[in-house]
Amino acid sequence: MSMIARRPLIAGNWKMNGLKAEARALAEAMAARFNSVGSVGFDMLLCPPFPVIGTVVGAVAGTGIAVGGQDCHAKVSGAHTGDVSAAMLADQGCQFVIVGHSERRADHGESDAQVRAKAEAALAAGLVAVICVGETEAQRDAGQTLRVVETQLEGSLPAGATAQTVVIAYEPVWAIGTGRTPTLNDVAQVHGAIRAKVARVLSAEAAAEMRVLYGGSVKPDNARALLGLADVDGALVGGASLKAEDFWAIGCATPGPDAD
Ligand SMILES: O=C[C@H](O)COP(=O)(O)O
Repeated sequence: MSMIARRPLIAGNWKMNGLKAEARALAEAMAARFNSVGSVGFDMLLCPPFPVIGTVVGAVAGTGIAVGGQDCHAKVSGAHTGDVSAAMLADQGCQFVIVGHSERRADHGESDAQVRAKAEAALAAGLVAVICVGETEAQRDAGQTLRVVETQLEGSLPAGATAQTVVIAYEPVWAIGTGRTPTLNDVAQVHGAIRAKVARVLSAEAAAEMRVLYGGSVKPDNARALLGLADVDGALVGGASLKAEDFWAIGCATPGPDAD
């Protein structure tokens, strides 16, 4: 057994999917699975679209399943039409928020500095920030993966972040929703580099304890191999998190408490 036990986190990013009835049904299906077993060896997080957060919080109440937002604004309140603050998410019962997802970086031009400001807002509101990093296919082909990911981390991690307040998600952009994944060696190399970078930017202690998730085409049939890697502490799941059976199977693929 490893010296530092990082409890796996299986996070579902529903993206822009889920009307109220679907959201309730999916959340209730996950809650029923949690209630049907005595305990599980992983933490589960559901990140639904803003309008159904209340529905999902209600459906999973008392199960231990956590709920998170998919983004937040850097400010607490004010004239920011269409935006949602971290404090509002916390007020709705969220414990987490994803920041810097590549779809936000691409669709909304979010910079590392903005991602850091959002992460700082999350921490100030008492939320855990799930900070996403990852290279595009062109960057990967150019051999820039580690440099890109390290630069994003350096620019996005809030000063004073700890393993209790921040989770990192490594999501190669080209693996998202494509059915393609990096080799296990590549995932292991990037996760190792992320942990080393966190040690340099924050501290060795934070790096040893911080959860680093892998995201990008995680499915029940590849989850066991990915989640079995030493520096992979869970998954950020998109498409497969919309199917209760698949998402549960991914959770059940996490290594047991005695695994290395
Ligand atoms: O946040 C989740 C990721 O973007 C992964 O999405 P995916 O599992 O559909 O590839």
